[in-house]
Amino acid sequence: MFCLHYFPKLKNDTFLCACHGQETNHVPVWCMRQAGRYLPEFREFRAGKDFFETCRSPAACCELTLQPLRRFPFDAAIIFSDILVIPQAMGMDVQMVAGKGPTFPEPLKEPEDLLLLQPKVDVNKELGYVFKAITLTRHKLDGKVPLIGFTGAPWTLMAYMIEGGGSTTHSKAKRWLYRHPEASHKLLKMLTDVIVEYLLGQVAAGAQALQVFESHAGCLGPVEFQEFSLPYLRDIARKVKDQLKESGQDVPMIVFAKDGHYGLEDLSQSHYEVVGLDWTIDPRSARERTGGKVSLQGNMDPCALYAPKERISEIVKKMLEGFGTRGYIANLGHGLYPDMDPENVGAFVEAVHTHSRHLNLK
Ligand SMILES: Cc1c2[nH]c(c1CCC(=O)O)Cc1[nH]c(c(CCC(=O)O)c1C)Cc1[nH]c(c(CCC(=O)O)c1C)Cc1[nH]c(c(C)c1CCC(=O)O)C2
Repeated sequence: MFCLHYFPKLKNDTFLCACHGQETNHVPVWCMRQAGRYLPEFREFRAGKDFFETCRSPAACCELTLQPLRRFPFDAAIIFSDILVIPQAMGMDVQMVAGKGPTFPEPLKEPEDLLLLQPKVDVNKELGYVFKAITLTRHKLDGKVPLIGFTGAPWTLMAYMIEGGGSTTHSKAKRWLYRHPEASHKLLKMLTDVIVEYLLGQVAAGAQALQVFESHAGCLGPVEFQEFSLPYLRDIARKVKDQLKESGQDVPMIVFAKDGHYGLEDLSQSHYEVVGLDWTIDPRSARERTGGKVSLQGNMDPCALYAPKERISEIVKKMLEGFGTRGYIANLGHGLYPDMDPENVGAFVEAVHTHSRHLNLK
């Protein structure tokens, strides 16, 4: 797949340099869920509109992606969309219910239900609206910062498709792993195939980096992670990279396995340039365990944003000292919550830029 678009020249490449472990003047920073309900302008724009309708409008996705960039000097943008557009593309109904979150009226119950899924998904037809949103946003960004595309990882999507929504135990989905391992692998493989095509489509449309969200890694133990998550995460990176290499493209990939610290060593050897971390890992030990093989991204506790600004600044300084300023992308350990104060988000971004510049001068 060749990139047929002529996009504006990139002016701030600190995020891409950090992905590749290259030196930068300051540590780049962005926040998961930076386009979200903590911003009054987001709430106003989204008011009265269906969530997935919004996802299907390239102009709306573009506007929501750009909103946080108008307020804060983030070093990357992430396209506004959702991981659950993939189950939709495979034929499942998914709704966003206010106060409840994503809901599947008819989740998968037994292995026979796999027959109800589209066996072969034409990503251009089913997810072309995401590609259009990416192309439009890349143009509208005007080279200010790079644009990140993303996907849910196979296990995380499988869990949603079986649970039918959020869950604390994920026991319905884990029941499949223990009771129907073959059907589980079949579903994970189907998802992997769609995800690879979907990510390649995002790059062709203009995405300059890709993040894979394994948000439900934490409910797996090391053994189940080895069997049902890691091989598919590896497959995705290898297949996407092999294809991109053929067309001479180099797009860094980030893997974020939330609460998956037991898999850190393996994740650092899974063909991803960057490993994302939640806040339950100490920066120094994350560096040691990944042995300098990858760049790291994360990992301030999102709740630290409830602290006064001076305290946020101290926490950021410690975090930067722990990770070091090279091969590091500052972020939170998970997404921003709707009740967070945009001013404190601004304080977080400023603290990363200021402290990292000072540390680089030492
Ligand atoms: C698990 C997951 C989902 N979606 C996503 C994940 C993986 C990351 C993670 O672990 O949080 C990924 C996602 N969802 C959204 C983005 C956009 C980009 C960004 O990070 O700014 C991204 C990267 C927008 C969104 N996706 C959603 C919102 C909020 C709802 C709204 O705008 O009305 C946003 C901004 C909805 C959503 N979508 C999902 C959930 C659990 C929710 C929250 C539901 C709720 O709290 O009511 C599924």
